[in-house]
Amino acid sequence: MTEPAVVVDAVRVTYRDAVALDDVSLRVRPGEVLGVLGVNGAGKTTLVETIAGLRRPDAGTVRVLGLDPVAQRRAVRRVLGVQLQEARLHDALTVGELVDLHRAFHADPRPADEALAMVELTERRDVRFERLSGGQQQRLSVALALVGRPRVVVLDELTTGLDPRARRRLWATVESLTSETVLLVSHAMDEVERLCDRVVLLDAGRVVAEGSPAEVVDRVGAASLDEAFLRLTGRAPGEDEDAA
Ligand SMILES: Nc1ncnc2c1ncn2[C@@H]1O[C@H](COP(=O)(O)OP(=O)(O)OP(=O)(O)O)[C@@H](O)[C@H]1O
Repeated sequence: MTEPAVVVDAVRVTYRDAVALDDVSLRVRPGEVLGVLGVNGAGKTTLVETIAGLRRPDAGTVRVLGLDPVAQRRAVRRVLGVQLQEARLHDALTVGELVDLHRAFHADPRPADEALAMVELTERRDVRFERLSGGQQQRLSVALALVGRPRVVVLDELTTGLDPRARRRLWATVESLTSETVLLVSHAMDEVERLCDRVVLLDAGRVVAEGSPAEVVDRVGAASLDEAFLRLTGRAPGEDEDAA
């Protein structure tokens, strides 16, 4: 059997007064697009940050292509591309400078033109980061996540806040990543149904459903993924955990 690209085994992550991940286990197969779903506060960002080595789990094991993201951070950086919500980048640098900076971290990066074309920012190359719109900043963070030709890609809320055209363009970009393994955090069920081979649904830090979108829908006898989400979490997508 092929080795999983990502292994999460019995992972627990706590913040001072909150358990963000409680005994979470999952496997992501090479080349698969895995959707990570859940209401606000369910633990999705904590999960992808832990996979990216940005958080050390209190218990359990994480492996990315067999590597420990905390202990082997440098090696993991070479194979993993991460787009996080509200990425902070150097405001005074231009789009082109930021892309070049990130290309320099990698042995065989994509050409800058290609990275910018993937997110339709070619025309904005000489614009400083602080002058970009929110959606353009987000698209740039996707380009920077992909510039090193990573084998595993983490996309946290890929298209939140983007216009319909930009969303479709980024969907096509994700669809073009055929050999890469992708973890996609999303609240948009149309996006998940279109892009994801499988989903995991987190609720209060635990995995409450796992399978292909169609399997998850069937399992709860729902008519759509939206409805399955509601039934499994008792809340609507985007509704806060605290509001339950
Ligand atoms: N730095 C932090 N310090 C303390 N608690 C935190 C911190 N980050 C997250 N949490 C808590 O951990 C839990 C999981 O948060 P996380 O950001 O992983 O959820 P999420 O599913 O990504 O939410 P969203 O959909 O809003 O992005 C929440 O209860 C949150 O309040």
